[in-house]
Parts: sequence; structure tokens; C-alpha cells
Amino acid sequence: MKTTEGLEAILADPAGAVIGCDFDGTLAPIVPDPEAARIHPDGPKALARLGELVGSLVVITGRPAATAVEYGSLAEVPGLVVLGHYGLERWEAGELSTPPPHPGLVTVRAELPTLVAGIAGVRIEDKGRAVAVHTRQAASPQAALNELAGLIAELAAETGLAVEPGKLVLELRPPGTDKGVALKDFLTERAARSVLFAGDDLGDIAAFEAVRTCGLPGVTVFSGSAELSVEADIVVDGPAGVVELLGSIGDAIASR
Ligand SMILES: O=P(O)(O)OC[C@H]1O[C@H](O[C@H]2O[C@H](CO)[C@@H](O)[C@H](O)[C@H]2O)[C@H](O)[C@@H](O)[C@@H]1O
Repeated sequence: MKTTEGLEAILADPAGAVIGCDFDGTLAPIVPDPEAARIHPDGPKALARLGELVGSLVVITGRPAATAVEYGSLAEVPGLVVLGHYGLERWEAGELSTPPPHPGLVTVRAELPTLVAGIAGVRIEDKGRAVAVHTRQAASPQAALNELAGLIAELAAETGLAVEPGKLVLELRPPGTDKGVALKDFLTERAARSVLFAGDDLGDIAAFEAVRTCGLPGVTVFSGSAELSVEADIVVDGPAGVVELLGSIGDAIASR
């Protein structure tokens, strides 16, 4: 494993390290059906081992926290914190804290099905605190996404919700937080001395920016695919590469 300055800080002082990961595309391979996404088979073991070696482990996801816990078998990972809905929700030791739903979601649920009805293959994912519209299963996924963009922006303006773009998805979610805010708050809470964050999508860029600006030695890890390219300190080959990297970090800490 090639070590960067940030990685060296994590290996030298693992008790002060926060290791953060996104879920879809980073721990779980991207699949056509959002409900079929599951963590890479070696993910829970790699996370559990790392959790015993570093200060804190956190998953920060656009999913509801409970969904990530279920699809990731994350309840098996001692000490893990899951921040769902881009930091709105927190799951820890089996306890979930979640804010009341944003009032604009009532309008979204009422209007969205009619708005997207003319675009074949579009799928609505109601996540409770947010609603996502997916085009991965449309005949022309990118064209369908482009067609939806204006409609979703108008609905966001009408309801006071924010538009969160991702891989062939547009999400209407409460404004006011993002993965960067969530990660920075978590670093402060844990009095972190170093940080690594792994992500694969547009929503993870805020967390990468948090790693770069938080003042701690840090590492950004991009879970690469043919779908998107984002600059990072380390680029690995999808969730298998992320899990392998987490395993090698565990090995390197254990061997010191
Ligand atoms: O923050 P994340 O954990 O990366 O969640 C982001 C979105 O992930 C899911 O959608 C993505 O993964 C699906 C399953 O592989 C895929 O079908 C879809 O095209 C991707 O955009 C999830 O369904 C969304 O709710 C999350 O916001």
C-alpha cells in the first residue's frame, strides 16, 4: 500500500483517526434496483476489524440510516456510527435519532408521480425524509435525467427542499446539511487527529472538501467506476477496491 502523508498519520496514531465511508458505490456495488443494493461480501468483516483498531468509524450516506444498517449488515460492526440522509439522521448502538419530516415532502409525494409519468422507466424512491427519482432503468438514463432536471428544480423551489444530484438520480431533500458538514461535526465530536473519507458520487465531494479544509492530516479515497471521475488522493476500483484498502490499512496498523 502506497502511503500518503494523511495515511501515514492514521497509521502512526490510529486511536486519533476517523475513518468515514459512503455507502452506495463505495461499500456496496451500484445495481439497477436501489432496493437490491448490498454491501460487498467482505465489507462487514473489514469494517469490524478496522473499528477495533482506529478511534472512530462512520458511514455517511444519502440513504436513511436504518436502510444502510440493514443493507450493509452494519449492526455487526461494533462502535460504528451511521449518519443517514446526508447527516440529518444518526444511528448508533442500535438507536436511531431522526428529525420530523420536512413539510414540503407532502407536496412532493402528491405531485411527483404525475410529473414523471411521461418519462418511461423512471422510478420514485420514497426514503421517508427525502424522495429520490432514479433513471438508471430508463431506456436512455442520461436523457431521462436531463428531462427531469427542470421539473425537479421547480418542485424544489415550490417546496423549500434542496435538489441533490447523484449517479442517475435526483433527490429532493431537506436543505441545511451535507456530507461535509456531517463529517466536520463528527471530527469535532471525536476530537479527531486524522481523517480518511471514501466516496464515489457527487454528494461525497463535500466530504472530500471537508477532509481538505478541516486542518487535520487527511486522505480522500475515490471509489472509481466508468460512471464518474472525481479527484482524490487515492483512487481504487469500486467497492472491492475500497474494502481491500480498508483491509490493508487494518493490516498495516496491526503490524506496527
Ligand atoms: O450517499 P450514498 O450512500 O452513496 O447514497 C446515494 C444514493 O444511493 C442510491 O442510489 C444509487 O445506488 C443505487 C443502487 O446501487 C443505484 O441504482 C442508483 O442509480 C444510484 O444513484 C440510493 O438509491 C439513493 O437513495 C441514495 O441517495
